[in-house]
Amino acid sequence: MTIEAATGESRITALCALSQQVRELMDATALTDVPEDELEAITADVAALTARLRAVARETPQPFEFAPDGTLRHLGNAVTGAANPHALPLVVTSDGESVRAELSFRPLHEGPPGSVHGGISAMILDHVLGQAVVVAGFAGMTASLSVNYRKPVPYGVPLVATGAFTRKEGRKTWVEGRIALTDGTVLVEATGLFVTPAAWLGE
Ligand SMILES: CCCCCCCCCCCC(=O)SCCNC(=O)CCNC(=O)[C@H](O)C(C)(C)COP(=O)(O)OP(=O)(O)OC[C@H]1O[C@@H](n2cnc3c(N)ncnc32)[C@H](O)[C@@H]1OP(=O)(O)O
Repeated sequence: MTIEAATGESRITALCALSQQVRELMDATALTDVPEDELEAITADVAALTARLRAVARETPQPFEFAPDGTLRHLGNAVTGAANPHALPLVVTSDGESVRAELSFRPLHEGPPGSVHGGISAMILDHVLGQAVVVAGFAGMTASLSVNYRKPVPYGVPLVATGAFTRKEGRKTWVEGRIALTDGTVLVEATGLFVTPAAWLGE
């Protein structure tokens, strides 16, 4: 494959479609009950596909870049990246003051039996809070994230994650957020401190 063939929006669309198919493969793997000989055959097939993908590969995921419509995107992001099979992918929207994302976890995300792993919930809130920092007009790395688990988070259920700016002091920005049922019942709450590295400010 040439470098030219590895660029372009139609290729991005194809990469996102592959990523979605891989998510479905992961979901199916987590839930399958097919017999052992079938598992072995599928493992060989998947190994062959993995080798085909590695035939031409980078060392880092899809980068931050401007989409054709001028918006900034990060298709390789572990939470929001449509080209990253690890991502839900989460779609975060903003009204200019706070951020919001509708999401639904999957059995693949199980931690305690029947509910979502607490680290997965924290990862989602880390990202949502980070975007709340951006919407407030700032930027930073998570310095600390405090998570309060109020109720078990179910999978297969529509949920809403929200985040909003609370205060700023120098390079430090505090934000808060939550994951809730659609009726407003809070499942997980978080507060985060994001620090803008001095280097980002040219200091
Ligand atoms: C498509 C677009 C979407 C874009 C949307 C993208 C959203 C992405 C969201 C995901 C965010 C992540 O996961 S980020 C990845 C996880 N986080 C990281 O990897 C961060 C690793 N840590 C670091 O790089 C660093 O420690 C920093 C940047 C956090 C801070 O380093 P620094 O800048 O050198 O900090 P320093 O000068 O010492 O301190 C500055 C001030 O912050 C305070 N401070 C510093 N660290 C801490 C701390 N852990 N806890 C409390 N306070 C702290 C200090 O006391 C000080 O306060 P004072 O004395 O001034 O009062």
